[in-house]
Amino acid sequence: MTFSSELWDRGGAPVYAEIVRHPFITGLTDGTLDHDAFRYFIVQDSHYLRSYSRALTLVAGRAADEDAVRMFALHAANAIEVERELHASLLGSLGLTVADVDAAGSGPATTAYMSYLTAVCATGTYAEAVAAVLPCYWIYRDVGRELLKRSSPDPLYRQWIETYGSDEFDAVVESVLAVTDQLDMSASERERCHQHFGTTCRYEWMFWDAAYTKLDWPVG
Ligand SMILES: Cc1ncc(C[n+]2csc(CCO)c2C)c(N)n1
Repeated sequence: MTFSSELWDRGGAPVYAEIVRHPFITGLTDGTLDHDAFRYFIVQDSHYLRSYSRALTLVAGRAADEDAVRMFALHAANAIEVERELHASLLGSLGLTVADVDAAGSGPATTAYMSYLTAVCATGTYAEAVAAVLPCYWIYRDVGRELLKRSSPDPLYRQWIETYGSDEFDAVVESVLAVTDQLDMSASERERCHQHFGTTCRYEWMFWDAAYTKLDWPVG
């Protein structure tokens, strides 16, 4: 069994099953998701991508070979491009500007997820960092593909779905899975990889749930 399948079976599959039946996700395709929840999601995702791209540069800097350095560095740059292009277009359609994103600040789930990723990528081993960033790619690819099958009556939601359900994005994810399956690590490191993978999978669920409930800081 490959390492990535082991990760998925233990920490990914149970969370993924909950994600695809979450009302934020089902609402994207049956048209019941209100634009306010999607607005919250895109604003928070703009904060997330700023932090995620930095986390990927930390992974790139410690990668085992040049191909992996190049791949993670490219993805770090692409994460910024995604923010600029997809988000600029979606934010515009939702009547928001970058100033609104800055003014909103990052919410509790976003802050927790970004902090965890940054900590693991800065202080964990290379394998631990790869395990921590992997759910972001993998879950979005699988959710994208699933939603593409279901489609959406809302053109805004379709634009988002088509980005992650695309063949280009599938190739990106496959290259990260190939790197994951070649990781060399000790038994204790392997266990920590499982923990990080399971934790960031749960943060992916929490990110959608926070948008659905419009989670805010309890005080301040
Ligand atoms: C909360 C959240 N999780 C995952 C992604 C998807 N994603 C963001 S950057 C990147 C890799 C480099 O392009 C991927 C797959 C997202 N947008 N927001």
